[in-house]
Amino acid sequence: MDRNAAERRIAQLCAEIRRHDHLYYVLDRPEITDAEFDLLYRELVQLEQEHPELVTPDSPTRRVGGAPLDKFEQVTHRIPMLSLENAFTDGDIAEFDARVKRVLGLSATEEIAYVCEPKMDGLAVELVYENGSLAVGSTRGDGFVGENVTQNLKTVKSIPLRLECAHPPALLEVRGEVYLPLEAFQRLNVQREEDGEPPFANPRNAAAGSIRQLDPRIAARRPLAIFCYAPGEVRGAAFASQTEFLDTMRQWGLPVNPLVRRVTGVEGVLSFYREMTDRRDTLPYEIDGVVVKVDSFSLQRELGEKSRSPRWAVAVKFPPRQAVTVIEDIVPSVGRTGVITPTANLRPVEVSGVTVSRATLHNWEEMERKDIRIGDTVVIERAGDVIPAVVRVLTEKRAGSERFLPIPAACPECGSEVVKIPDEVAVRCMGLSCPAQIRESIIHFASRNAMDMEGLGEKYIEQLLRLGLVGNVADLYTLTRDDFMKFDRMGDKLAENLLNAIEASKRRELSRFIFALGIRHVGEHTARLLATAFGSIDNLARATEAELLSIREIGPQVARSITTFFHNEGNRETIRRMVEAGVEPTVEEKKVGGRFTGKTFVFTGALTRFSRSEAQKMVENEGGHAAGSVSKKTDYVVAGAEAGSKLDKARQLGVTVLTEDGFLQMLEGEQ
Ligand SMILES: NC(=O)c1ccc[n+]([C@@H]2O[C@H](COP(=O)([O-])OP(=O)(O)OC[C@H]3O[C@@H](n4cnc5c(N)ncnc54)[C@H](O)[C@@H]3O)[C@@H](O)[C@H]2O)c1
Ligand SMILES: [Zn+2]
Repeated sequence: MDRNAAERRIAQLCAEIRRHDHLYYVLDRPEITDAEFDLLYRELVQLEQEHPELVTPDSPTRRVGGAPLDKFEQVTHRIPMLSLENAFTDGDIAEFDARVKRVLGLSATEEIAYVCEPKMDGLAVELVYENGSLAVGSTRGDGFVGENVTQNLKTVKSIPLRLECAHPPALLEVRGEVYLPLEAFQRLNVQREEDGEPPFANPRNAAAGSIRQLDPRIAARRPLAIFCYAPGEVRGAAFASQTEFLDTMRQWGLPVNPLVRRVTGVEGVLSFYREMTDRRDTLPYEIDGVVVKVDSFSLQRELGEKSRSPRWAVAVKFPPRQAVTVIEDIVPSVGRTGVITPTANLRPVEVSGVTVSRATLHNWEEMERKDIRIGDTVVIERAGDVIPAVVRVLTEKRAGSERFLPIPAACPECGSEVVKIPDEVAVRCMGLSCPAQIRESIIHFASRNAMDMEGLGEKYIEQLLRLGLVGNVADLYTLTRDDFMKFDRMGDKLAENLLNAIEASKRRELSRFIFALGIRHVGEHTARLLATAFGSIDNLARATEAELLSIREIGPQVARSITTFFHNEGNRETIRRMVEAGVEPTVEEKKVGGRFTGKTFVFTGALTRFSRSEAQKMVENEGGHAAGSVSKKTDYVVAGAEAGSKLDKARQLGVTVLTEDGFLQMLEGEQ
């Protein structure tokens, strides 16, 4: 490319990249995927390398992130928070290693010790501890100045307000990544769709959008988590290496990713990278690569920094989980609050090992923005086990027969009027007796996180509706054995089990019952707050908006939704009938804001400090839950001696593993 052409292309790329940086960092609303962004960025880096005289000081390749939002107070970082240089191939990793050795004057045969860490896809923040107490928490911002988000960071349960350390350093600045676990991300988007709000593009945007809210109640409602990975300025303590630093952070009660590993040389890095590539899909959070850091801090200092990134670290990115396929059809489906969501049926395609045949199109606004039509060839992307999304349409593949699916004039299930509510992106069926809404609300009521009627899933609920045996959730409690025996292929034993499951649900915790009712804007977390605050369904039903608003995390929209729900005569009647049928939610006597609220523990191996039932009590007293088996939902595994498969499973899933002492420390810790 000649100089003039290069100059024009560089200017074009700079403008385009700046626009995407703004959408991504400042508005948390990217329009293209990271992979597409990285392509633009790499092209710019390449051109600037070929034409160094054309590099401007304000080029995006010389800068970090985006300007802080001025709705927040600003925080100047004592030491700038830089970005990382990216690597994409094995060759890039070898090149990085060779460069490190060259700068340090080492021979090619000498090996460097590196620390490899999963690259969390979240938001970089800095926590400042003064004499052991959390004083300030901020975002990275443009690297020099970030936003003061202390109030929001304090709602992240795993961030200790005090370090667990007898003699804390005068100053500890620690950097880490705030992230939203995948399951919470998925639930949040489902909720947002039901509430008529635009979904988040990925867990990173969800985490960033939650932390950068003026109202800390919003962050508090989202189960954000953090892994710490780097020091800022430290006074009164010293670390010789990244390994020592991370070990100390763990001891002081700061979460550190248990998958972090110290390795030797390029070979060690490559094998960690391959392992993470394989495990990526089983982790409960999204990672977009691996960060490789020179372990020794003195070597780090020797290597130094460039304007945008340190010379002693590199981010090795994973290939995007994308594939190209065809949208065979787009079907509108009705959710339990009446929201109609367009879903794409895809020609099945494999995306890094998983066959995908459906993608969510979220809502009509999104569909129009991306101009998605039936028959289109599209790029889809999958994150973790979240429902894949359509990234973009390959318009050059259009034949002319593709067609747009308009907003249905009537509900596809009940024919009622469909309304687009102003200020909402959602389209809703307004039918009061819409069978789809009834079906979805019963499925929700019986589901595992709600009343947990084991075995009573979608299939059976559809049959119950088809046979006219239920019309709403209260009817579930009037079902008899004969009713179930009307099903195709139903045996005595199965009918018995289903009846038992329904019976058992009569004694669920109040919070589950409240969540099961499907009140708009009331998710599991809010349901727990309400259960603790009101203690019975009667009290909750009588609560005024003012009383509801006096609960710290409840805002006007949620309060109004609750009073509206209980003012509805039909809803009151349904609850009355359930109570008459013997539904008697139990009241949790969990400590309000207990240390382990919302956390799930699994105890395994031979315990010596306490019995299993004592452990369970301790967890429950602090608002946590003790489970029997390890899953993605497990937050901590407490392992005694000779712990076996559960411990292996925990390691595999990246669940934090504690010793008995570690657990007791956490229990007694001052956080
Ligand atoms: N889609 C878009 O429009 C768009 C726009 C701008 C940027 N981006 C994406 O953002 C990336 C650039 O963002 P960036 O400047 O945050 O750089 P980066 O994400 O490539 O790397 C730096 C960041 O990695 C994070 N990180 C996660 N785990 C870490 C660990 N263990 N140790 C150290 N750091 C860790 C930190 O937040 C750090 O700031 C690009 O790769 C691009 O994909 C996308
Ligand atoms: Zn309908």
